[in-house]
Amino acid sequence: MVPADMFAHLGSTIGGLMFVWAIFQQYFPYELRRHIEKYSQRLVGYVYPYIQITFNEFTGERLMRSEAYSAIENYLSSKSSTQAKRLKADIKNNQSLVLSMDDHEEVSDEFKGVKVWWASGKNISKQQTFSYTPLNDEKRYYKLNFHKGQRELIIGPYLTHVLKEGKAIRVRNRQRKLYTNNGSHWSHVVFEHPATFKTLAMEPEKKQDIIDDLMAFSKAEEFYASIGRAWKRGYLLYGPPGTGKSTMIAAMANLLGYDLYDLELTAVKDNTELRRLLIETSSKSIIVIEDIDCSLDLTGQRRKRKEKVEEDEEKDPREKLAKEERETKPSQVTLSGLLNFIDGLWSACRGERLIVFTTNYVEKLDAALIRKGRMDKHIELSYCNFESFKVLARNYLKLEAHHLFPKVRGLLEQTNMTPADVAEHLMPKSLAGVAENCLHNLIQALEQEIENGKLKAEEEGKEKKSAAEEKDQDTEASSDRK
Ligand SMILES: Nc1ncnc2c1ncn2[C@@H]1O[C@H](COP(=O)(O)OP(=O)(O)OP(=O)(O)O)[C@@H](O)[C@H]1O
Ligand SMILES: [Mg+2]
Repeated sequence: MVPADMFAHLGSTIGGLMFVWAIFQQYFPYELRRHIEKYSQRLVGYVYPYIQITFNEFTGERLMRSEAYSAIENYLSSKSSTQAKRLKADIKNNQSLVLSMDDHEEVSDEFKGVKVWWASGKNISKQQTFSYTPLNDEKRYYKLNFHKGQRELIIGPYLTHVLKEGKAIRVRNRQRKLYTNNGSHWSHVVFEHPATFKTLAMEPEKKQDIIDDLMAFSKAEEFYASIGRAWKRGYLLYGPPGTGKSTMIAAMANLLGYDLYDLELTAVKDNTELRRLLIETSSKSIIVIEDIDCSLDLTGQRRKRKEKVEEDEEKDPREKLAKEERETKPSQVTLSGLLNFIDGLWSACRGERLIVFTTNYVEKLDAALIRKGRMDKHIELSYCNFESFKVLARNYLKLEAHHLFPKVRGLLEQTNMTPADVAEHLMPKSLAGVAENCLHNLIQALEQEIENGKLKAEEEGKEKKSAAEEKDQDTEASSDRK
C-alpha cells in the first residue's frame, strides 16, 4: 500500500471508531454506559498484567496543586526532553527553559532493572460554564504503569526515589534569594551571583576538599538524625581583605542551591531580636555573618561611647537627650547570646543550614566561638600563589599556559598580592594583544610590590638602628651621670 493510501485507510478507521463512540455516548443511557465500562475494566484486569497509578494535578476539596504531581513533573522533565515527541516549553524563574511532555505523551523509566511507563493526560470537565480562563476546566494527571510482579519495588522505593529526586530538581531550579536584615526584619532580592568553585582561585586539592565537605553535608540528613545532631554545619573563613571570602560564600550558595541570609549583627538590637531573625530563616540556607570580629566588638565600643557621653554630659546638659537617643539605638548582641543561639534554639529548627563567619583577624576571635562543633571547618584564604593565579588566568584571559607564567610564578613567591589585586591586573583593558599586555601589567605590579617591600624593610631597618643608637646614647649618658 502506498503511504497516501495507508493514511487514508488509517484516517477512515479512526473516523469510524469515533463515530461508533459518539453513537455509544449519545444513545446509551449514562447508567448503562457506566456499567459497561466498569465490567469491561474488571475483565481487562483479570487478563492484563499491569498496574496503573494515577497522580492528579489538583487534589483535596479545595483543589490544591498536588505536591506529588509537581515532583513527578520535575522528575520527568529530563526524560521527556529525550523521549517524548511532543513537548511543552516554559520559562521558569525568568531564567531557564523547562521542557515537559505534552498531554497524551508517554515516556519510560528504569529502576533497578525494572521498566515502568509514565503517561500524561487530561480530563476536560463536562460543565460548560463561561469563563475567561477556559484552561481551568482541564484536570491533568500522570499515570504510572508497571508490571504487577514489581508492585512492592515500585510503590515503595521507586516512588520515594521519584518524589525525592523531583523535589531536589525543584530546589535546584528555583529562584534563590539574598536576604539582608533591616533591623529585626529580613528583606530580600533575587540572588544571582555568578561565582562558582570553578572560577574561585585556590589550590585545587583544598578546593576539592571543601566541595566534598559541602556535598557530604547536603546529603547527610539521615546521618545527622542517626547521631542525634541537628543538620547544621559551621564554617569560618579567614584571611586578608580581597582573598575571596565573600566570593567563596556565593560559590557555596550556587553549588548547593541554597538561599543566603546576610546577617548584619550591628543592626540587630539585642539577643531576642537575633533569635527572632535566625528562627525566621528557611531551610536550605546559608547564614552569613561577615567580619565577626568587628560585629562582636560592638558591645565594648558601645560601652566606651556611653562612658564618654556621661563625661560630656557633666560639661553640657544638652547632651542628655542625645545620650538617651544613642542608648536605645546600638546593638546589645553579645557573644554568649550568639553562642547560645548556635547551640540551642536554632539547632531545633528543621532542615539543613550552614552558618558562615568571616574575619580578617582570626587571632582576635574568642576561642569559644571557633571551637569545633560551632565552627566545624576553618578555611584560610590567603595571598595569591601560582595555583590560584592559573585559575585567574584561565578565567580572565582564557590562558592555560604562557611563556610569561614562569616569571609570574617567581615573582608571586617573593611577595604577597591578593587574588583581588591580581584579578584587577588581569582585567583586559583593550582588545588588542590582551593576554600578553595583561601579564606584563601584572609583572610590573608585582615587581613594584617587591621594590616597595624592600624599601619598607630598609626604612624599618634604619628606624630600628637609630632607635638602638639612641638607646645606647641614653645608657651611656646615664652611666656618665652616675
Ligand atoms: N580567590 C579568588 N578567586 C577568584 N576571584 C577572587 C578571589 N579573591 C578575590 N577575588 C576577586 O576579588 C574581588 C574581592 O573579593 P572578595 O570580596 O571575595 O574578598 P573578601 O575576602 O571577601 O574581602 P573582605 O575581607 O574585604 O571582605 C571579588 O569580586 C573577586 O572578583
Ligand atoms: Mg568579603
